[in-house]
Amino acid sequence: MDATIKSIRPNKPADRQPESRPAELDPAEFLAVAVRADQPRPARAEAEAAVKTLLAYIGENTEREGLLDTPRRVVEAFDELYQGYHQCPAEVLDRTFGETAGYDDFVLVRDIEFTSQCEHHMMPFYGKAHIAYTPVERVVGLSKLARLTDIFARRLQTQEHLTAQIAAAIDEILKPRGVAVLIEAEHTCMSVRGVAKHGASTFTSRFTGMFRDNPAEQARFLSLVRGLQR
Ligand SMILES: Nc1nc2c(ncn2[C@@H]2O[C@H](COP(=O)(O)OP(=O)(O)OP(=O)(O)O)[C@@H](O)[C@H]2O)c(=O)[nH]1
Ligand SMILES: [Zn+2]
Repeated sequence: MDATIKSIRPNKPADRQPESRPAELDPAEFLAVAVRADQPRPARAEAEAAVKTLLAYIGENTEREGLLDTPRRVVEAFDELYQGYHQCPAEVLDRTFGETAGYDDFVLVRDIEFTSQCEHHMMPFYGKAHIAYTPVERVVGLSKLARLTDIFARRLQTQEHLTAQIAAAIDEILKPRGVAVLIEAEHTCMSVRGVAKHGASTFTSRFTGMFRDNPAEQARFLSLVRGLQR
């Protein structure tokens, strides 16, 4: 091999770290409600007082008329944005249908819009999830894949974790021949603060079963997601 080319390679194969595998997910995380049972939940009034503290921290007059109801509104907004902690992924995928006339290809639901909150900054990241699975005998209602996405999205997340949890839940509960999840998102912690790069997209994917083992199936999934859109 040409010495110049060799020298600009970042790592010779032998120097690379072993291929990193995602840490095993705890089934308690992707199958159940996620409210911490071992941690007392502060009262609503305490949460509102904390919002008032933040308002004072940014330099606001917390007693001015426009802000009087803000702590209540913020806590209500939190209830909405983080409702996924109280929802159970296993229940959503519980109901399946057996009359599929021998359907044996994958089912793909594309362009599932979601908004989640990044666990580092508690700022929104939003985008689309594309989910495919290959059923064994029984199929799940299509809307349930979107509901599952929302349950995990309405918790504090990283995009990687969100992707892995959706795939793991479908895998564990439906036991399909394979699952493919691709998520594309924009992170406001990266667009409106910090490095301030508007329009940068992040893509994450997770493949299990036949999608992981068969590159042709993976490619077909990706071409359906990419090829037919936009
Ligand atoms: N891998 C990953 N990183 C994320 C996600 N959401 C936000 N981040 C990143 O988390 C990192 C946190 O980095 P820190 O250096 O601890 O925090 P920071 O000083 O606020 O970083 P900057 O955003 O670079 O200003 C940032 O690089 C974010 O872009 C995500 O879903 N996945
Ligand atoms: Zn962030």
